[in-house]
Amino acid sequence: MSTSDNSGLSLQHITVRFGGLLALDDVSLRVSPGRVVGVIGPNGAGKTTLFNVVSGFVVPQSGAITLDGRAFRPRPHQLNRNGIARTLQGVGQFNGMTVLDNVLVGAPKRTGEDAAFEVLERCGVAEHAYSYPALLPYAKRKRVELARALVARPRILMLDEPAGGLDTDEIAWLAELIREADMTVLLVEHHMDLVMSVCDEILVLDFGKPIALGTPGEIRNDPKVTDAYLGAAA
Ligand SMILES: Nc1ncnc2c1ncn2[C@@H]1O[C@H](COP(=O)(O)OP(=O)(O)OP(=O)(O)O)[C@@H](O)[C@H]1O
Repeated sequence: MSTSDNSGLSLQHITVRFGGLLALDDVSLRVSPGRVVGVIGPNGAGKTTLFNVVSGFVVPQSGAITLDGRAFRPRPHQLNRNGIARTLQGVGQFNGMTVLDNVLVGAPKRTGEDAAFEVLERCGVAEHAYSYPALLPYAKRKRVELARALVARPRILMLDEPAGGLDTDEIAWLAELIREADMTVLLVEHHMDLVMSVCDEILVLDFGKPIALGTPGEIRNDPKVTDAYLGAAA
């Protein structure tokens, strides 16, 4: 798809302060349709804050957000309606509900069980549909969390540290899912092999400041990034 138009999500000069702390300092990022965009950086760099801005949990002090060229004021309860779905760090399921019902919670109103099963199947957890999240191993619960986000067929999927706590095989599965999803993805992740293998473009934050934006190859070879982060993470 063309990237010269204004489709997709665009963050322009976003600044967020928590009291005296500058959590995001003039951050701009374009997430064009069909692209997988990663956000990396050391702990406390502002990655989750950036996600919270796009989700409407944090309102920036300055800057603008547009969705398909139109001004966008994110609100958490309207994300689905705007075609955006987000997974949480770790897993955030309702333990009193079955896996199937947990997935249906993330679905638009008229979504039937068939659609929920389809996405559970795709995530390899359909056999657990009538079980409860708390009874499943962590990796399976993370798959349920993904299914819950995917069932809404979002135009933009936001993944917050999806590889956290997963083993190599699970991460390889996740990489395959992201590559094959044919979806716009915004990914916050510390696992560099995953980031480098699935992202088209990567934004690097350090103390809230954007220090680099480029392809995985450009980021890997950027001395600023190595100094701030990759030297320690790789
Ligand atoms: N609600 C808040 N109130 C005050 N400070 C906050 C709040 N949320 C985040 N911060 C601070 O803002 C900075 C950025 O935090 P953020 O969680 O966005 O970083 P991060 O890059 O996601 O870190 P991590 O990799 O550890 O998840 C940190 O210094 C953090 O302590």
